Amino acid sequence: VASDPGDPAQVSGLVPSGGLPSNTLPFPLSGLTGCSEDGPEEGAEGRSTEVSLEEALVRLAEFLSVQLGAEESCRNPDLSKVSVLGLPMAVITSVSFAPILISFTAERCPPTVDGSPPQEESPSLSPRGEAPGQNPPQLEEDQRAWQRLEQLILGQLEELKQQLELQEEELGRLRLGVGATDSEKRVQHLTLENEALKQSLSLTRDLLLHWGPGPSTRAPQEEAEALVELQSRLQEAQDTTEALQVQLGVQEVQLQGLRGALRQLQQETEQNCRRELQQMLGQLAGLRARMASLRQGCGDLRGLVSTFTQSCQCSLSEARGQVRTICPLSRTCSLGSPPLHASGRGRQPTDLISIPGNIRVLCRLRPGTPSSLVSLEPGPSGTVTTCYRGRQRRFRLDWVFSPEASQEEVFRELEPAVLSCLQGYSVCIFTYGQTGTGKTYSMEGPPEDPGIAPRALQSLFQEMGTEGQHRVTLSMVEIYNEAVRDLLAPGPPERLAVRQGPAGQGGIQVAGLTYWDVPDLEMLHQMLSLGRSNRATAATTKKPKGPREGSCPSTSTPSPLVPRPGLAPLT
Ligand SMILES: Nc1ncnc2c1ncn2[C@@H]1O[C@H](COP(=O)(O)OP(=O)(O)OP(=O)(O)O)[C@@H](O)[C@H]1O
Repeated sequence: VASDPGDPAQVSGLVPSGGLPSNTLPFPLSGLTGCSEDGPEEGAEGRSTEVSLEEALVRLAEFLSVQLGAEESCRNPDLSKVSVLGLPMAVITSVSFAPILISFTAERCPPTVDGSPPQEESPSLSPRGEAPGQNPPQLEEDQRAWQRLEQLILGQLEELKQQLELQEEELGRLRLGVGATDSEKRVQHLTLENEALKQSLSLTRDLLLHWGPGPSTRAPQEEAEALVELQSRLQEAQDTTEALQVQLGVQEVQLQGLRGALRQLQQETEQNCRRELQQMLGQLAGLRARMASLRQGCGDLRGLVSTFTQSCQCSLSEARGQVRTICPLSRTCSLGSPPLHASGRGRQPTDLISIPGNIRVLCRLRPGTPSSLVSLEPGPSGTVTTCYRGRQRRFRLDWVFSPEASQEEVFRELEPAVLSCLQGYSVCIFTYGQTGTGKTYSMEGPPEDPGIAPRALQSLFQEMGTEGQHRVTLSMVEIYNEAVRDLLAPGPPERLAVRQGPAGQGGIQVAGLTYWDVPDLEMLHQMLSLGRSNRATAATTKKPKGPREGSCPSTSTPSPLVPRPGLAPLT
């Protein structure tokens, strides 16, 4: 079969610039290429197909490309750049294609002068394709070529062994364990490499079988020896290949084991993660329930605090009411105040002074007042209801006495305030009401049933005792027709001016008012009687009387206790 050097698409990557010799291949290529019908055939059916060497190589490249899935590389068979499944093809080319190329390039003849290939003198790569007229030197050259081919194949088998050893080392490293994902990728990579090596090995073996020496034209003795040697080498190569295949099988088993270990590791890791996740979810649910319980407890606690606060306020109000019932004058004193005496002594003046707006209003009806006009609810925080011209008005006061209340009962409620002056407080007690309602009766009273003022003086002197730690001064004024008159003045009563005192010295001052030192209670009563006699309403025709012998005005200037206009009794 003649070669087809005119088809550059078929041989451009393989044929040297000078073209290839027209070699023939006497063995059938159908088993190798699977496409023997594509090439030109001659002879009867069933004979071995003779194909040009170039075309055989091209078909071989096509076959390999088809087998390895690289169609484009087959059409342009630059074998050094063929790739299989994205992997480098260096291993395959070094095993299967390199011997063919080297064999051709080594044995091709130089081109003739006219560029045509020297067909009759070109060496043949196939001893079996030798024509009957071939000369011995050409056979020797063929033998040498085959020997080099075998050496190359054996060398590449050694390389294959080295590759397998490298893979074993890689597997060893994988067994030591790296990350599951990296190991798995590496296993896949090695699996693909093993597949490629298998294919390369199979191709090499096929090449060795098909390209092996055919019927020798040498001497039978030499031919037999060469054949034996070649068969021995071939057997050795097959043994090596089988050993490598066994190793590959072992490695595959190991790979399977590693994959199983990886899967088991992944499953265990996944199960552990799921178990931990379940535990965390359980803990989270517990925490949520705990938080809900705490929130509910917090709400309950707030309700309890609110209820307790309201209960405390109710209890406090009730206690204050009870304190008012027991101690009317200290209705707003603190619960921690000392107990009060029945007579009022022992009460703390601060309890009264600390009362905000410490003005207390007490009421006693004159006996005989018609109930149709005024009705009472006596007691602390009692009420007085008036009815005038069909209109009722209700007043709540600090204390309401019934008309039958005695002078003693009234003074008992006022005594703490009176005694508070011994602590340095200013106290003023006055009565207010219509004419004939009992103001004078309540404040002074008859001698057999004295009112507030005599009882207050008596209580004060009794409280002071005889230790001389206190000083009592007396002044007495009358406000009549909007004029302030000094009832105890040594001379005729003069109209006095009422002024606002300096800051820090009390409230209102009565300039020129006479103050008398009163050593005892008896003198005090005599002075009061004198002042009473000087009142305009009572002694308009009388001459003002001076103080009796033994008493003297202390000073015309205010004493340290003055100005305290509220101290002067106003009746
Ligand atoms: N609680 C009382 N118990 C008995 N008698 C009383 C009582 N209150 C007032 N009286 C009598 O009523 C009369 C008038 O009282 P009183 O003079 O004190 O009134 P007054 O308000 O001072 O009058 P005025 O403003 O005119 O001075 C007196 O005779 C007094 O004895």
